[in-house]
Amino acid sequence: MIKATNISYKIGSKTILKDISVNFEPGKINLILGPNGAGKSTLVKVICNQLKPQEGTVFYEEKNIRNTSVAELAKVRAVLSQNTELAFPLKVKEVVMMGRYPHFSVNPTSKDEQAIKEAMQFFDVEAMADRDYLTLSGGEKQRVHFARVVSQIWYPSENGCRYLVLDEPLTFLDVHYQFQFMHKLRELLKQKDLVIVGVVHDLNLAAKFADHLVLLNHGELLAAGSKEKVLNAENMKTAYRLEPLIHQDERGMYLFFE
Ligand SMILES: Nc1ncnc2c1ncn2[C@@H]1O[C@H](COP(=O)(O)OP(=O)(O)OP(=O)(O)O)[C@@H](O)[C@H]1O
Repeated sequence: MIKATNISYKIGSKTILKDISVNFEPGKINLILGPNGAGKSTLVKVICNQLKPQEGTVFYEEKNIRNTSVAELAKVRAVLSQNTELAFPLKVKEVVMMGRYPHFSVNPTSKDEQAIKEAMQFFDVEAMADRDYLTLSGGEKQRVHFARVVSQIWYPSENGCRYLVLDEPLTFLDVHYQFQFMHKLRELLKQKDLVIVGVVHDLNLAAKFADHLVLLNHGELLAAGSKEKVLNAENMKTAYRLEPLIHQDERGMYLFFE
């Protein structure tokens, strides 16, 4: 489990996150929502130990991540950041192998080779393994990065959970691959030690797939919990300044905005 308690983050006199406490449990799709500038990416960076909050603590299980080395953390925690563009003419399989860098020192082992092969199969990019990454479409590149980050935590860790943190993973994906990706996350969750946290903008995808939602607004926690609790008319109006029509039937919940 990731447990963040009383997180406050400031840049100069500007408060970016204010007293945020959230829990992200294994076995669930945990999604962070909120309007542009709400602080979602900043919270993601804090829970990944890429930014140090002025106040508050982040625990992975019982361990304060401040007391975990970068190398140790990289073995169990993979992050898909918003800006993953690479400028080098690498083969797809070389990009995916970057995910294994925390696990070997000079040359990849057969275990690393196996991990990237299986991760490429999982995200349907194995056929592109020898292609120049730079020639791929935006959506294809994104799937290669999924294979890269998931290969990083492909094998269970010796102690504790594995953590997959995804900042806007659905960018560049068409509706087919958006749904496919969310179903793949579900499949990954069969591994009970996996904690998944993602940032998304699509409220209907969140309503369909999320088990736990966190809604930020102006750096504050507006709501956290089930989709019924978070995606209600009042919260939507506060966060997005739009009045939704919320429809619920046996297939799920839908939000329409005008
Ligand atoms: N280094 C920085 N210097 C100044 N302001 C910053 C810095 N980093 C973030 N901010 C500001 O903090 C606020 C939150 O940014 P953040 O990227 O976390 O938002 P977000 O919710 O991820 O937004 P988006 O949906 O647009 O990606 C924004 O107003 C942003 O301009």
